[in-house]
Amino acid sequence: MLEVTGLEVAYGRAQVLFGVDLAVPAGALACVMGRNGVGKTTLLNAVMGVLPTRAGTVRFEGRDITKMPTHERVRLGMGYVPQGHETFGQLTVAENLRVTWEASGSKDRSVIDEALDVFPRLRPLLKRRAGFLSGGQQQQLAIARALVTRPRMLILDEPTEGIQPSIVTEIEDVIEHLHKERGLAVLLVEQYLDFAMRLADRFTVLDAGVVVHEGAGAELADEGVQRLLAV
Ligand SMILES: Nc1ncnc2c1ncn2[C@@H]1O[C@H](COP(=O)(O)OP(=O)(O)OP(=O)(O)O)[C@@H](O)[C@H]1O
Repeated sequence: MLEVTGLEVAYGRAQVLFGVDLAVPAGALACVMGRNGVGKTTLLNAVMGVLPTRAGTVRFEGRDITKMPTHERVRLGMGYVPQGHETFGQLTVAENLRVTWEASGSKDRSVIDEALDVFPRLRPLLKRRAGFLSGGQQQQLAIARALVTRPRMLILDEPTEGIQPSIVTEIEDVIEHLHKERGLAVLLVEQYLDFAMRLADRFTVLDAGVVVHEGAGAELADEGVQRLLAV
């Protein structure tokens, strides 16, 4: 479904990704792992077209999208939840969802209700400004917002980072539900090894912008792989 080949990305003269290959088959959950600063966020931003690539290709469902702007990738079915649970802080929860729905060009308003069905805890908060929500609630809103565009693939950058433990479990359960029950393909950057071990079909370990290991989810239990991830 998603195929990244030979990806090179740089910030000015500082190259960060070097020939990265990554594949996420339809319906799979793939996890990108690695220590801080190895290039995980850069990889997701390049996959979504937030950052330009210096070389390499990104294909989605067979189509070359390497030069496609981000909003068109979203319309193709790629939903992105960037790092840091960003929402429109001055807008209410309802407005956050509506603005995304309007921007998606969808005529079907029921997608907003469907997204709220996934996160029922957001319903009583619909009139609250997003900036006043807790970190966990903002992350739930950020994921709900991505769902409003009815993605076939969800791309999440450390969705449980800095979030209170009670909501971490809820967010993990939602990702599991979207993947297993709804069949969404998922590309996830995740630091929590046990969550990745429980859910990932496959994983890719980055180190200094290079893929140093990839394999089936079960291999994440290997000591050798865990050593690559230790700080
Ligand atoms: N806007 C930027 N300009 C210049 N360098 C950047 C920029 N963003 C990131 N970098 C550098 O690129 C490298 C990779 O950063 P990136 O955020 O992709 O790593 P990461 O693996 O996601 O790290 P973390 O787990 O801390 O989020 C780092 O050395 C970082 O300092």
